[in-house]
Parts: sequence; structure tokens; C-alpha cells
Amino acid sequence: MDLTTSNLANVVRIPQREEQYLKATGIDQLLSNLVSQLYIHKPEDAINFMINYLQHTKLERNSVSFSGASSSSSSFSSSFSSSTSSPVGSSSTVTTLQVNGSPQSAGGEDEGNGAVEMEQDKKGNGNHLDQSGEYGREDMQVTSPDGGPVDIDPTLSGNRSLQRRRMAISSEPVDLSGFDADMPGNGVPNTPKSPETLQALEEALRTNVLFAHLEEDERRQVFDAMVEVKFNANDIIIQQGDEGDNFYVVESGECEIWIAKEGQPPQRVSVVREGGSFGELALIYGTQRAATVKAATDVTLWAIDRVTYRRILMGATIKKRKMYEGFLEKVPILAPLNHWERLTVADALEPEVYHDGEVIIRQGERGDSFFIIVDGETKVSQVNEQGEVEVARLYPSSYFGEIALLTDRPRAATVTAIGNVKVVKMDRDRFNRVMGPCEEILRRNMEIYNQYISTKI
Ligand SMILES: Nc1ncnc2c1ncn2[C@@H]1O[C@@H]2COP(=O)(O)O[C@H]2[C@H]1O
Repeated sequence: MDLTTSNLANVVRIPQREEQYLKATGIDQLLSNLVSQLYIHKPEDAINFMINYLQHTKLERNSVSFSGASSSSSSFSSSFSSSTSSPVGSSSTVTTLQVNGSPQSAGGEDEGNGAVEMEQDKKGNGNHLDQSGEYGREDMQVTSPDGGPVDIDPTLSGNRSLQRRRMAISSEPVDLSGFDADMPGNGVPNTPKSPETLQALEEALRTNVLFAHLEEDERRQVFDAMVEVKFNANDIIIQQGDEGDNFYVVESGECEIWIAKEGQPPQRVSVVREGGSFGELALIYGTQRAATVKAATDVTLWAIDRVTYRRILMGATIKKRKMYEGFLEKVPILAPLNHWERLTVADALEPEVYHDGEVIIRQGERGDSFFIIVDGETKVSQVNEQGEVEVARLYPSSYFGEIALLTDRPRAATVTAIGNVKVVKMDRDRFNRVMGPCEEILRRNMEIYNQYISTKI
């Protein structure tokens, strides 16, 4: 669905001079995006939809000024193949829609304080990927959120690095009076869903904790904005180096993440399965896509446009990642995970606090959660012929609860809080989804337990 002027020209015979004009002004890309949006949403009131779309684009453009790059720089289509173009999302700008002090600002993190990536960078510990595919910040300079331009030079890897360019993003607040982001068609997709589709959505999002704590209203807005998209095995869903348009949640199938470093063949770094998600980094940090995402099988995804992602989902993700990132680096069992995979563990965690003497899991019961101790101490005990016997003590960074999940047997032991204990937990689906690369070690360690604890219960 890549309607660039060159193919537009073939169809409607646009004279060369006019074609140049369309290109130079970015109208070609805008039209292409607009037509894409019409194809995707098929709105009943197409004219109103287009008006809203154009108004929204105008607002976005007002908030962004590129140096050295025209606003036509964004492309719907991946450079791999036109059949694998990103199907949703239309922004002709990569950067943030900033809404100062408004509930439409990006999540809870940055209220009244400009965009989140600026806030992150001020602290010097933002997360974005460097050429090694790991997170760093060396080349991203963001100045005051309430001051002058924000200068970002996103480090790229792979072939797109040749096209690296500097973007100056104005941090001027945007006047959004009169812009109701909730209004259907306001640049944000709004696709009515059948009850069956809503059911499928609920199911797909059940294992993704990101959606679990949304207010009813936010949930509705996210559901309204979601668009189902399908790819065939080997299609490119996201191309490293491209600009970010959508965030994706996997409904079915498997996607591979590939990273190309300069002068080296691309490396497969992760696999994302049902319930997992990807494509958040470019939307959060305004950087170009840090990796290529390829359909390993036929896949069905739910796409969420950039504006909705930033407005409703981004804040919680940033908050959680910031909260647990440092801690998870030190949890030995997570060592096999790469940095991004550890962040997805952070996404999947739910905190809980137990008080002295409280039983966290009980021997013989069915187990549905895996725990990591954040703070405090627990006692592990088993009942055998001699009665209850303490078999271990666990401290921060230790984990428990995995045996029942790995073996589908009842809890092998009771774990009790000694004093106040803070834990983070994830349920069975999330455990299966994000702990895959750790499974071998978890199983090996489980065998070691056999030396002092009966796992045969
Ligand atoms: N190791 C990794 N480095 C970078 N991105 C990754 C990695 N593993 C998975 N991804 C995902 O791949 C996505 C590519 O697009 P984004 O950069 O927007 O967001 C990226 C992440 O969601």
C-alpha cells in the first residue's frame, strides 16, 4: 500500500515539476498515509475522517521541526518489500506529541514536564539501544524539556545507519485546545469491534500485564484504537532504522527480532510469542527502530498507533522498567536474558508485600505464580513424616514457585514471610512467555533442589 508519487505519477500522470513539488512539501507521503488510513479503517464518514486526520497531522507537525529532513521522511512501507509495509499508523513525524500539563501527555510519568524521553535523559540513565543492540545513551542529547530544541542523533545499526540524520525536536508545548484526542477519527484509529473481536482482544491481552491495570475508560480507548493485522511467515513487520509508527501485541504466531550491526550479518536476538509485544522503543524514545522484527510463522498482531500508545500505555511501561531494571540486572536466574528481554520481565511483574508469618505459597496447593524476592527474608519448609521441617531460607534476588509451573505439580514446599517481605510475581502465562531463555537453568536448579528438598510431592 505504498502510494508514493512515483507510482501515483504512473496512475494519474503527474508532471515532473508537480511531482517534485509534492515530494518537497511532503504531500506525497501525507497522501499515501491518508489513503492507507482509509483502507485500514474504512470509515463511514470518510470526509470527516480525512479532515480529522489532517488536523491531527497539522498539530503534530507544529510540535516538530526537523533539521535536514523533510516531513515526508516517514514511510509506511518497509524497505524490504512493499507487501510487508507497516499497515497501520500514519504519522509523518517520528517525534512526540507533547501536551504540557494535560492528561493527554504521555502517561503518568511526565505530567507537566515535557516528554518522557527528556525526563529520562535528564537523569542520564535513559534506555535506548546503542550499536551493540544494548542500551546506552552516549549519542542522544536532549536538552531542557521546557527550553530550546532537543537534539537527537539516534544511533543506528545495519544498513540504515548510512541514512542517519540529526533531528531537532522542538520541546515547545503544543496548543491542543480544541483537540479532543478521544474524539473518534482524531488521527487516532477508531475501529468498531464485534463482540467476538472484543473477546479475542481480551484473550490476547490477558497475559500482557500492561493492559491489566487500565481504567475501564482507558481500556475502551485502547481497544477502539487497536487494529488487527496479519503477516505471512518471513514478512518484515518492523525494519531496523525505520521511523516508529505502531506498537504491536502478538495475538498468535511467533516473531523474530533481528539486529544488524554495521559490517556484520544480522543476528537473531529474541523471539516474541503470543501475548508478547514489541515496537515500543521507537515510540518511547523517538528513536528509529532498534531492530528488525520478522514474522517467523504466519502471525496475527494487534497494532496500536503511536499517539494512543504514548497517551495511555507508555507511562506505566516506563515507570515499571525504571523501577525494576536495576534490580533485575542483579537477579542471577535472569542472566541468560538480554537487556530487552529483562525489560519485558519488568513489564510482566506485579509487586506484592507479605507480613511476618504470612504464607506466600503453601505445599500441596496448585501453583500459578512465580516469585522473586525484592526485599526481606522467607522460610521454605516441607511437611514430611517428621512434621514440618525448614529446608531453606531465601533472600533478595532469590526466586521460588517455579517447580509447580515447570512440572505442573502442586507446590513442593511452603514459603513463609519472615518479617516484611516484598516480592514481585508473574503468573503462569507471563512466566512461560518471558522466562523461556531461563528454562534450562531453572530445570537444572530444580534437579539440584532434589538434594535437599523433595520435589515429588
Ligand atoms: N535486543 C533488542 N534490542 C532492541 N529492540 C529489541 C530487542 N529485542 C526486541 N526488541 C524489540 O524490537 C523492536 C523494534 O522496534 P522498536 O525499536 O520500536 O522496539 C524494539 C523492541 O520492541
